[in-house]
Amino acid sequence: MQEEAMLTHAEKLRLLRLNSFLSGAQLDLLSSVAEHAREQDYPKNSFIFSRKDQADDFYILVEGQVGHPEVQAAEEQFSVMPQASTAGQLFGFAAIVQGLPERVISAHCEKPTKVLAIDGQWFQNLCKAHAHGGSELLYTLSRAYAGHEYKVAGSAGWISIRNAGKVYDPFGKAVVAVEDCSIEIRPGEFVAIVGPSGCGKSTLLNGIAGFDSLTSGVIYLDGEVVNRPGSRPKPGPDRMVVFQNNALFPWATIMENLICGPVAQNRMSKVEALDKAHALLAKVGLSGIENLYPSAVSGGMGRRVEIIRALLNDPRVILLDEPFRGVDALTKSVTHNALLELYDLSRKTVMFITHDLEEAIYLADRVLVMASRPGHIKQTIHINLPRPRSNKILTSPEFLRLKEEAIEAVHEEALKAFVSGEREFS
Ligand SMILES: Nc1ncnc2c1ncn2[C@@H]1O[C@H](COP(=O)(O)OP(=O)(O)OP(=O)(O)O)[C@@H](O)[C@H]1O
Repeated sequence: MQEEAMLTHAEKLRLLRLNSFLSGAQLDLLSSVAEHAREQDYPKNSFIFSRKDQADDFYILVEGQVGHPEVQAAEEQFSVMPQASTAGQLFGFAAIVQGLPERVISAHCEKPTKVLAIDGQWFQNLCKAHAHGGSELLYTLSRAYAGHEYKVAGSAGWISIRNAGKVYDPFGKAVVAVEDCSIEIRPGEFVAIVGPSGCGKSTLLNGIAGFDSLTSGVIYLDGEVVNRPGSRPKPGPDRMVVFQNNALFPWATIMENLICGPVAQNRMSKVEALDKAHALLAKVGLSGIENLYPSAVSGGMGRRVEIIRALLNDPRVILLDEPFRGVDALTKSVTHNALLELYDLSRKTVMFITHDLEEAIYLADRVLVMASRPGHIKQTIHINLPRPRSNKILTSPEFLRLKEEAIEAVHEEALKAFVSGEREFS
């Protein structure tokens, strides 16, 4: 996809001949963007000027008006921007900061938006080689390469947790479950959260789902506040939750379970819902169970049905709280692949809580390791394993390396949790 939008070598040479713009101020600006990205721990290859020895990609929003809090943040942060700059350019910068811009940009576009991808190292060299007008250079690039624009359609599901905190105080004994925890999950990203028992994983998930209120910080979904202290959190069908316990209605058949939500909410006709449900069941090898009751299907099947039910509601995000806990290893493996298939099909934003590190690495784009209570993100592990994924990668050297990294991070926290637990009980 990005390759399609990249410039060929000949085109780069032509551009080099065409342009002679760029100012030092603009370079500073871009460096600030990179610096911010580094501080925020965005994926390494999603912005330029982060590593001078590596050719990363640089993206520009060519056209399209976007409403995105990150644009506002960029405006505030980069008040040095020359007057000539446009919302589009600012968004381009914000996109670099955010990583995976084709998803980020698509989050808030009301209409299809054009994005240009440029080889970062080449652009950096070009910037170094010329002395004036960075913004003009961006314009020129955009105009010159209209043929290489890549269009993205609207989608959603950006979760932004900023300095979240939760203190439970049931009997006057304050339990600081989560403290100053910040996480950005991009639209369509699959993030797994791991950490020792009691570190606040479910507390965070409940905060996003709107089941429980925060005591500090704020959670946004696509720029809208869904949770902040002092106001009642807002649960909604835009955030579907799949728990570890079977949540299918026992009195309804599998098919009735699947279609009741979208049909009752008038988001689909019954025929349409039946069609979609049949197709998704077939996709994960479950054709034929439509008329059974939940008690007649296995735990693994039930989980797959629940995930399909969540998808049929067309949420912006899917939140899974240890959905496969207690499922045997063989069934788990089948269920993982079903989840991956459904994810590849829908590209919904997923937040997945688990204790199983292999599972986290196999499924996710990023694994966030939480520190022992009070919970916050201790470490981010970027999973650069290609998709679609299959069981083969479980024995690949990269997978084993990632597993080792994750084990080390979690083990240290588990040990801390154990020691502090001992203290609490002594
Ligand atoms: N309703 C509550 N009232 C009081 N304390 C709570 C409540 N819910 C959670 N806690 C405490 O907050 C801390 C974090 O709990 P949470 O369930 O979020 O952790 P977790 O990481 O999901 O744990 P696990 O992996 O064991 O499910 C724990 O110490 C827990 O005992």
